[in-house]
Amino acid sequence: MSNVHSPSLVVENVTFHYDEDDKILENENLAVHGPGLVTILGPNGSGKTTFFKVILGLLKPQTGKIFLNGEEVTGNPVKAGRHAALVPQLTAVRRDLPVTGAEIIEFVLRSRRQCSGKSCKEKLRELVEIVGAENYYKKKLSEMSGGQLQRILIARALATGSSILLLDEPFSGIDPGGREYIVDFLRKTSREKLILLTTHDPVLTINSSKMIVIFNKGVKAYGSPDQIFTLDLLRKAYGSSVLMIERCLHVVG
Ligand SMILES: Nc1ncnc2c1ncn2[C@@H]1O[C@H](COP(=O)(O)OP(=O)(O)OP(=O)(O)O)[C@@H](O)[C@H]1O
Repeated sequence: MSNVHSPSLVVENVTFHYDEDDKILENENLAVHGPGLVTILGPNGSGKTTFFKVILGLLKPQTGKIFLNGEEVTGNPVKAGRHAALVPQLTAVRRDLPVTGAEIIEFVLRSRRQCSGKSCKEKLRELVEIVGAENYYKKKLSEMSGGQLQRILIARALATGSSILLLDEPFSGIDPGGREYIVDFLRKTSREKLILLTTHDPVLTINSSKMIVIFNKGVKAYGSPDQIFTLDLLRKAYGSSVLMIERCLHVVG
């Protein structure tokens, strides 16, 4: 059952494929207990988004089980949604819907019973302040920049009250100021929640992460940043064209 004090994710012997000849996950195991930040690194098309969808019950694995906060949620998005919320990649978001940031955040607050009556406006304002969206949260999504929309999507995920957040490439298309803001938000929020994020830019979160996962059609390695940030392990995910300079990852050629 949900336990806000001790969020946890357990992936047990999970196999998933869209096409039987191309396994995205093969007998994967991963366990993360307690709050903190987990950075998932992996090249394009390596299955990171698919992994998130399996964790969120949106895709049912062919074998294995997913537990969120101790409850089995395999292939069940309703159960998984009680524990975890997704901040999707900006490219996966429909921006043509005629809704405002305020409306989508308040809708989630009410439907998840995180507020009632007038307290919803206060709660909405609180979340908007947390993500620094005071100046534009009443605009339509279609009128927002990518960075503004990203913050609204983070507030929407927070509105669920979930103790586990999954952020899919939150830095993609965001300017340096916006990235710095998100890093700071992650650092603070990961004191209470378990946050998993995918990125191609590990340098932004490496110092704040309790775990780094090297991912390429499965979990290739995981551990603390010091254990993981070795050339050999990074080459397992990115191939031999990886260069590492002062803990920055470069893929050449
Ligand atoms: N609905 C689908 N049906 C069939 N194949 C899919 C589907 N979604 C993704 N794939 C394939 O699964 C593989 C992994 O895709 P996925 O989007 O999970 O990778 P990713 O690591 O998140 O990529 P990126 O870093 O580019 O976002 C890719 O080869 C992709 O083409």
